[in-house]
Amino acid sequence: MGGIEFLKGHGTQNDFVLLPDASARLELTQARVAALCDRRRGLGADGVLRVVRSAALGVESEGEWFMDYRNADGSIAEMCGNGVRVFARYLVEAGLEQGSDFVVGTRAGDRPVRVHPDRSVTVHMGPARITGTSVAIVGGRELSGVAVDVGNPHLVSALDDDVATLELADAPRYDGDFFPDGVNLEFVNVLDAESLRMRVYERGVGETRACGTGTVAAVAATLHLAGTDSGESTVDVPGGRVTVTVERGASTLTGPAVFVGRGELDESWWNSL
Ligand SMILES: N[C@@H](CCC[C@H](N)C(=O)O)C(=O)O
Repeated sequence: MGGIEFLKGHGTQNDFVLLPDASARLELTQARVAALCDRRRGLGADGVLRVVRSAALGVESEGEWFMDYRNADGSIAEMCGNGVRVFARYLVEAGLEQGSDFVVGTRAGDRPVRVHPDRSVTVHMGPARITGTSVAIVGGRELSGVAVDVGNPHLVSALDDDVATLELADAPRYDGDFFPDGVNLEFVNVLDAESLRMRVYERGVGETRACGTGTVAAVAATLHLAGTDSGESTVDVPGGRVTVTVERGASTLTGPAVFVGRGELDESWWNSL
């Protein structure tokens, strides 16, 4: 039985299937991604990270390797902050990058990364741009929020009541005119000037235990609400803790990258999809 190599990993429990595919040979359809990410009929994950050479996709990037990210429903997204940490650690451990500092290509642009000796990873996430205000409707409640573009779209609502009590089983609603391509929704408690607590409802996935771009958006939005555009904060999410810095035109995200295992997909299953 020949198979297709995969690895399973996570960043603060935002979990991914990695598919090494240097020469872009895999036909990664929406149906295959959705099946892989399904927690009953597949491996289960919040998203897929295809590891492909930038040149093989004809992408212009300073990075030799491109993170081809897909959401669990098979949709394509521009960027994944937790995924890029796992991706970077994979490149180092697979011997595909020699040093600890290099660049990863993404649909949101190049992202410089540093893989630390303790295997945590810092990612330069680019600018976190405040793009306006909008509302999310959660369980009939209208929550105003700050819209932030971190390469992908976010709406951050800062709440006085504990985000742990929010009912996120049903998809929250949002303004489709403001976010024609959908949006990731973050719900935040500001604990103090340097720490936040967050839950997230991701576009193309549902509630996840962490979202890296979402934590950057959350810090940028809460700084904005406090009347500034620079600062550093820890963000506690259900899956763990990350550290975010934001300044004008730049941001960083630091957090863990964990591997769980590896194996081979059954080729007949793959071909049946
Ligand atoms: N979990 C990711 C974000 C993944 C993409 C997102 N769902 C979207 O559609 O924009 C992260 O860690 O940033």
